[in-house]
Amino acid sequence: MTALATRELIIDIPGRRSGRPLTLGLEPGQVWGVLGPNGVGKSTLMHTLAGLRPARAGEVRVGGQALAGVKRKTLAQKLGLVFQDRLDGFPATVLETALIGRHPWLRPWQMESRADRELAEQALSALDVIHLRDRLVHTLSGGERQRVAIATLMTQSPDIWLLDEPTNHLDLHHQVAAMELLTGQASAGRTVFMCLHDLNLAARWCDHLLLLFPDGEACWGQAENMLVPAALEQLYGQKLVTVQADGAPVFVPAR
Ligand SMILES: Nc1ncnc2c1ncn2[C@@H]1O[C@H](COP(=O)(O)OP(=O)(O)OP(=O)(O)O)[C@@H](O)[C@H]1O
Repeated sequence: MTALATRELIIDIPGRRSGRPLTLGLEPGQVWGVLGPNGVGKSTLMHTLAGLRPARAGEVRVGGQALAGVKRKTLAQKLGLVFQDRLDGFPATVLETALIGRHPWLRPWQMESRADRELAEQALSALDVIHLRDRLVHTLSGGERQRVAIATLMTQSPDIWLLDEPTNHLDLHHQVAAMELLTGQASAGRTVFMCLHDLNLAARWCDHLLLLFPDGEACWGQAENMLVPAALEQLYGQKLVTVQADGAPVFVPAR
């Protein structure tokens, strides 16, 4: 069954009169990348899909059910979101933070079990932050915090993974590790939908792309059909040089 679907969705961008209605079907096993310039509405779309912001028009459906009718706890079992910005001001350790991912699965006042802790520890190991488990999150570096946020989503273990710039702050090795982890999750049947600023990570790891243009236009489909240099140049207002390397197109900004 389609994991997440939108029907004639128009996101609510302040000051923008309208936009191309989005009718998308995100299937289990797919890895979607959302590309577009600053301010085009990528985060707004993520928040709308997660039910955190109302749409201006249209509908979002999760597992065939209208998002508006899904209870918050049920929704948090099905869908998780890594935000672009987090305050992380709450004095919690890395392990405590990852364990927040188990909250949708617990009854009120129920303590996390040993199995919950094991899930959190496995996720922290997968994101290479297990050695930081007892550190306060707000003392971590930006990249370490980003990896903890992805580990928290992994601990939550929803079927639908929404990630707003998951490679933010990550060094090259951890960018690749994060993309491998996300595509691995998709191979295991999850649906991954993420905003990316790095065209080359998208070209390498995403099988579907959604391009959001500044005038409200949009196009989407299989990645190979979307990675058209002229369309990408229009998307970013930037001339590109395209080369093939290691089996994927590589886009370099022209000077
Ligand atoms: N609360 C708000 N009040 C007013 N304008 C807002 C608000 N939230 C978002 N916007 C505006 O909506 C537009 C879309 O913002 P959004 O954060 O979705 O863009 P984005 O594509 O994720 O950008 P970036 O690549 O910079 O992260 C921007 O012009 C932004 O200024």
